[in-house]
Amino acid sequence: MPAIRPRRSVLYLPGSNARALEKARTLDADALILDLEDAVAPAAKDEARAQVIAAVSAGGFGGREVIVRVNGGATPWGAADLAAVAGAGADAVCLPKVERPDDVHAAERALAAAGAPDLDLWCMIETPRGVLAVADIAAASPRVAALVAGTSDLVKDLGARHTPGRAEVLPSLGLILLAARASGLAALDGVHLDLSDEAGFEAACRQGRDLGFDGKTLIHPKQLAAANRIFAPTSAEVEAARRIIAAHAEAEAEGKGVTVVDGRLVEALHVEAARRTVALAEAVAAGHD
Ligand SMILES: CC(C)(COP(=O)(O)OP(=O)(O)OC[C@H]1O[C@@H](n2cnc3c(N)ncnc32)[C@H](O)[C@@H]1OP(=O)(O)O)[C@@H](O)C(=O)NCCC(=O)NCCSC(=O)C[C@H](O)C(=O)O
Ligand SMILES: [Mg+2]
Repeated sequence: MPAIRPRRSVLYLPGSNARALEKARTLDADALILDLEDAVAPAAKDEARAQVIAAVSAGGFGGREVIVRVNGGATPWGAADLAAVAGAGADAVCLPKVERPDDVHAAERALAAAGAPDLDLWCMIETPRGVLAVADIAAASPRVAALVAGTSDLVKDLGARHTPGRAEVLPSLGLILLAARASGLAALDGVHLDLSDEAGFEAACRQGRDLGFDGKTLIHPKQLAAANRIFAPTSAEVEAARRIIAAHAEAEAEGKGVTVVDGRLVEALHVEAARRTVALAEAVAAGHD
């Protein structure tokens, strides 16, 4: 099994906010998305880019994954963002509003020209066209490592309303998840905008976890603890996973392919899931620093 990287909590921060960039080095986030796109006003784009590149180059983020969200290729800033991020030492580049495989290929060409042909790409799926092309986007390149649901842009483009059960985005979330899994990618759920709504935020985290997402994108440090808790395996799940692995190994030694653990049928597929649970718990326990 390939090494598991926890992505329970993926915190956005505006690239123009020096205090947030500094604070991010100490926060309990599995990954950080340093944003040059929608969180940065047009007049602040160049300064934010310089600040983000300096912060990434300086390091100090420990085991947290560091991703830079660039502006789209059709904007006045996209090309300069990609050229700058290529040499900075980020773990990945996040491409906003990806709508077709060509968007991925164009970013790959720009990064290769800037000397970073191997940099991972996280693709945001946040437009109706992007959702309808998501399987092709996921498979567009081995550099694509994650799909990120952009539910705010999606709700806007759909002409929908944010509702507590998120019925308005569930079809899109399902397609994003299917495409991610079909291509072996990470899948990250969208943000919860209401910072005062803790119960609604936790319900959205649980829904995303139950659907199969690896984690949730976040907008404020106060959302980290719940996301880390809800997207991590519980201790009961880890104990059950260890029992499944041990019982199945014992059954196999006796020449059997199936066994029963805690009253439930256990086959090889359950062992695979159990190994993943244990590996994720161990990766989480290893921490960020
Ligand atoms: C929403 C905020 C503007 C609120 O900021 P603020 O009023 O400063 O919050 P607080 O005073 O409560 O902050 C307390 C301390 O925490 C630090 N802080 C706040 N937010 C962050 C953060 N995101 N990362 C790191 N640190 C953060 C403050 O500096 C305070 O620190 P201290 O001085 O020690 O007290 C703000 O939270 C914010 O800007 N959030 C991120 C917004 C953002 O990045 N938006 C873009 C991404 S979301 C998106 O685009 C969705 C997607 O594309 C889609 O379409 O769905
Ligand atoms: Mg967006």
